[in-house]
Amino acid sequence: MASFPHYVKLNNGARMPIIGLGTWQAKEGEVKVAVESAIDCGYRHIDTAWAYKNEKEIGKTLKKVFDAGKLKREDIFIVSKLPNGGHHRDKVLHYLQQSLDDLQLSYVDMYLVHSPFSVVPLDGNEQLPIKDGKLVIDYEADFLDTWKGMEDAVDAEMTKAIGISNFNSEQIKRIYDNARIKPANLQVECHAYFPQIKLFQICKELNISLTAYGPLGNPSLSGFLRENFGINAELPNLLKDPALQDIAEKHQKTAAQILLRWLIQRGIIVIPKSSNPNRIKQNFEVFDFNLSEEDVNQINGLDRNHRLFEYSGVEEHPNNPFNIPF
Ligand SMILES: NC(=O)C1=CN([C@@H]2O[C@H](COP(=O)(O)OP(=O)(O)OC[C@H]3O[C@@H](n4cnc5c(N)ncnc54)[C@H](OP(=O)(O)O)[C@@H]3O)[C@@H](O)[C@H]2O)C=CC1
Ligand SMILES: O=C1CO[C@H](CO)[C@@H](O)[C@@H]1O
Repeated sequence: MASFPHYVKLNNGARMPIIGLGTWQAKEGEVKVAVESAIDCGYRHIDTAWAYKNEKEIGKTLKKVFDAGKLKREDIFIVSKLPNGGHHRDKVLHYLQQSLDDLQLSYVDMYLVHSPFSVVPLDGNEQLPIKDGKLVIDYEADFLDTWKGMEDAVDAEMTKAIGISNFNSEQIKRIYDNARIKPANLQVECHAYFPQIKLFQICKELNISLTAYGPLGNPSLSGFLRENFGINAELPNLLKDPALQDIAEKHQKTAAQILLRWLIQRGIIVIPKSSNPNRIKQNFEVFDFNLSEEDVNQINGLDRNHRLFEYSGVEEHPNNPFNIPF
């Protein structure tokens, strides 16, 4: 089998490992184990965010790994994200510095604007603050101003590259057309039920790499939405899709591995989250087999144009990215 690239080349010349460890919902105490296990089995990319409240634990773990001489800083690609309350030029360096302090790093490899939803946090913390049943929107913010702050962060050598997350095609173009430093990466929901064909095509034309979040369709999402937002969404379980089970059986792989392989074969970066060392290892074992054209076509056929992630209150936001198809 021909060797398969383990990275995607970015518009700043850097190589972004095509598989990273997702860390949203990784609980305190579990994050350390997850990061250590991931590094031991070959992951060289960690996805985190100011909002995930786990950067301190990741920082401690990385320091241990570096101090033990297992890896050097330049061997690993770290992604963090600007919180939704940070949508002003002068706030970007402030939040990035907090992430860097917590991560015990002098730079990250990629810093993303977490979403176009500018908000005014109520206690300084929430990503989506709700007051009187409504999202507390920061109407003063303009994401072009935020982007200038992102460019400042590159100039200050606090990040090697900058990108965006949860932006739609029109918002991406608005950034792109006005940017001094073009976005290097877009992170959006992407999996077999929501394959982002058109958005990915636009990204390719603009030389923006794409990272898939929720690449496994996050089987724990229904529970999260119910507990945190009272949203009763009966979400389909992608990992249990019978067509995937059949392909998995044929290759002696799991449905998760098939989903990840299908994405990376398209040239899409994946960041599956797991806190379980066996599943972390399993999710990385996707370089030793190939999906045939027939398999790929079958998985392409699962497209339901179904976004699984819902963001409470954002329908009212002037920058709601989800009110157009892509
Ligand atoms: N930019 C953004 O707005 C967003 C970014 N993200 C990023 O993307 C990452 C991935 O997305 P996420 O929402 O976590 O969803 P994923 O699709 O990665 O699914 C994670 C869930 O799948 C389970 N799981 C992991 N591996 C397997 C496996 N091999 N077999 C069965 N179950 C498995 C995990 O449980 P367990 O831990 O028990 O293994 C967890 O419940 C996030 O962690 C975060 O870093 C996510 C959402 C939004
Ligand atoms: O990265 C993220 C993980 O999912 C969360 C809940 O839907 C989001 O708030 C956040 O954007």
